[in-house]
Amino acid sequence: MATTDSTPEAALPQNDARGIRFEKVVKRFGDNVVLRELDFAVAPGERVTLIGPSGSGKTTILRLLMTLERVDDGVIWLGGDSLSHMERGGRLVPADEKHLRRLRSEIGMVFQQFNLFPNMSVLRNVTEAPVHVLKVPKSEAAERAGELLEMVGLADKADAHPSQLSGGQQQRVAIARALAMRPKVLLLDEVTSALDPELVGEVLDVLRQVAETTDITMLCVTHEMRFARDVSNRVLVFDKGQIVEEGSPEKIFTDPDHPRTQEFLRAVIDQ
Ligand SMILES: Nc1ncnc2c1ncn2[C@@H]1O[C@H](COP(=O)(O)OP(=O)(O)OP(=O)(O)O)[C@@H](O)[C@H]1O
Repeated sequence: MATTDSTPEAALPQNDARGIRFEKVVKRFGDNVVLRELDFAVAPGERVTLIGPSGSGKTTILRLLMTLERVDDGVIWLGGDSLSHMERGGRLVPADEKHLRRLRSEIGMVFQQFNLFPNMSVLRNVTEAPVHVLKVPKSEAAERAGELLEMVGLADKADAHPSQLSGGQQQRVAIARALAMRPKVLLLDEVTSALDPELVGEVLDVLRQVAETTDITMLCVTHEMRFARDVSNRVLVFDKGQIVEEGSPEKIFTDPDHPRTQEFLRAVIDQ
């Protein structure tokens, strides 16, 4: 499951990137068992798309990584750190809030609904967390935000407010905002679903650029097959809280083995 030396990822600096590993993860909501002893791993710098029918547990995986939900059983690893336990005095003890906050700070997330601060300028949306959470000096945060806005093609909108931007532009600001925290892992939850079809391409272009120019590990839940094809190097197909098939985007889209994958892809193409 790890990338091999022949993959493009091997050429990227790996020391800063973080892998992800789910080990026999169980998540229930009441009687509803959403994840059933789920095992999977994402190598540092890998870009993986999760696809599968509605309710198969994809968003729950991202929420568990953000520690917005806790596992009922099993362990989630971010690099060598567990989201459930930490070491103290040579013993494993339950993770405390400080441990989780540190791990959470390594993960950026972009949501379907942008979630920008409506009363702040685009520039402040991008600098707010670095200044107040990471305590980066304002001038340094503004300089970095300028570079990121340039990268997402919105340098000229720094003083605009979110309501003055298109959905695609708002989502590009949300990506710049997530990157401003220098995450080692970027989680993307249906980031193009709220966009008019003509605006999807500009967001995908930015994400492709992030994938090509950084070693950030990316985990993406999407119904947008172009993301899977253009940005990710591996696709995991979920059904009822388990992985039914995995492979390269090319393999999954042209020659899927599992009947549930074939069914899901037919349904998406018919939409
Ligand atoms: N906070 C919650 N409380 C109760 N049930 C929940 C909660 N969050 C998710 N679920 C249930 O868990 C299951 C998996 O949901 P999840 O959102 O992870 O699926 P998904 O694959 O991301 O679906 P979609 O593609 O529709 O977003 C669903 O049955 C959902 O109703």
